[in-house]
Amino acid sequence: MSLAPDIPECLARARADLRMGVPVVFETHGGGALVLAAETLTPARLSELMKLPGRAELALTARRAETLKARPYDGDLARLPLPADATPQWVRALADPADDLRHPMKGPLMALRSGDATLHRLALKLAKSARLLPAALLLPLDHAAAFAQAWNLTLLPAGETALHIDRPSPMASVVSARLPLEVSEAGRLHVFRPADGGEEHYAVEIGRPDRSAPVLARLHSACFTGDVLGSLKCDCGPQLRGALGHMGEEGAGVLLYLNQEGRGIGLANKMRAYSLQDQGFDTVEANHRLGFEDDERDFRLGAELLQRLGFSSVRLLTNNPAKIEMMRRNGIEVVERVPLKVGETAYNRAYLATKAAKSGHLL
Ligand SMILES: Nc1nc2c(ncn2[C@@H]2O[C@H](COP(=O)(O)OP(=O)(O)OP(=O)(O)O)[C@@H](O)[C@H]2O)c(=O)[nH]1
Ligand SMILES: [Zn+2]
Repeated sequence: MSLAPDIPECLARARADLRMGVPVVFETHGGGALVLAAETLTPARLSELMKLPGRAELALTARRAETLKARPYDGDLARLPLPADATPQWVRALADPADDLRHPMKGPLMALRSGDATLHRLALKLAKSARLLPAALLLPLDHAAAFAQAWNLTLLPAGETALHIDRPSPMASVVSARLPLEVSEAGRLHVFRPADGGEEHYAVEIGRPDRSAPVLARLHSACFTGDVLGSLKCDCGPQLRGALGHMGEEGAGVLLYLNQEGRGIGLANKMRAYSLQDQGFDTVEANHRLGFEDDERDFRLGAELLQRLGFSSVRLLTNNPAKIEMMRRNGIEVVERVPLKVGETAYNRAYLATKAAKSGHLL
């Protein structure tokens, strides 16, 4: 076994690098590209980039491009040539919709038609998985490995990276301990840690559920604002407590607390979405303006954790049909959907209505 990091470990490094503003390098057979996240671009690094030979391109998702009226010729993304006089503010304004309404015209933006978008696609996935705005600068490189070595940058072989980036990392069960709760003294918390250094996820077990029968289960996605602060903008806090309360009453259940804040876009991006909602956009439109899909979560993770805990069949507490579908597709039988309608407020009424209208939530 080698002491060197494998691909998922290099990916974890690359995410950390991009979050700090450090570039990373993709290597292909014929060359590669230097990659910088738009969100963390500094004036110093942009000016270094512009001294290098070649023309950098800004990759944006088709969602973001649509708002900016740039043509996404590559289908799911658009590539914009970096102007010779580009500033960090120019890059930032294209990546971040915060000022779209105040400064609406950024164009006309001429997207590139010819050329290959494979590395751009990979860079956008990487930025998303680093919980950054999905926008990245790429500069083609002829000798990627030598360039990475000269600048001490993380080098990712593009082909293998593409195979790994969509795969959930294997989870290790780290620890499990008794945790008496208000809803039940027979509580237990299990902590799971992904091999790639990503977010840990938790399972709260109530009582001693029978592994051979369907278990009352909830897949809860982290919501710092709702779960911890009691935000009125969503129904997460009441749903969390309602689900645990239900399990306490039945004396058995399992709640997975998945650290997929903001439907998988991270807290900073969720707060950007909230800001856009204050400008009049709904929860789905706000995600799109930021360049994300409606929901960026990966529920395969929930199925895996249930299996790891020994469960194969659930009575699922949810209003979201996508969760049921995902469970079924990943080997967990859903014998019943148990509705979880709690916590409607004057503030979240429109949010819940949008989820029903646009995301297929059951009322
Ligand atoms: N991006 C974004 N995320 C939000 C917003 N409001 C709440 N969230 C997040 O949405 C997720 C809600 O997750 P869940 O409780 O699993 O809700 P759900 O998918 O609606 O499904 P059920 O509650 O099971 O019906 C949490 O991660 C919240 O942080 C929002 O306006 N924008
Ligand atoms: Zn919430």
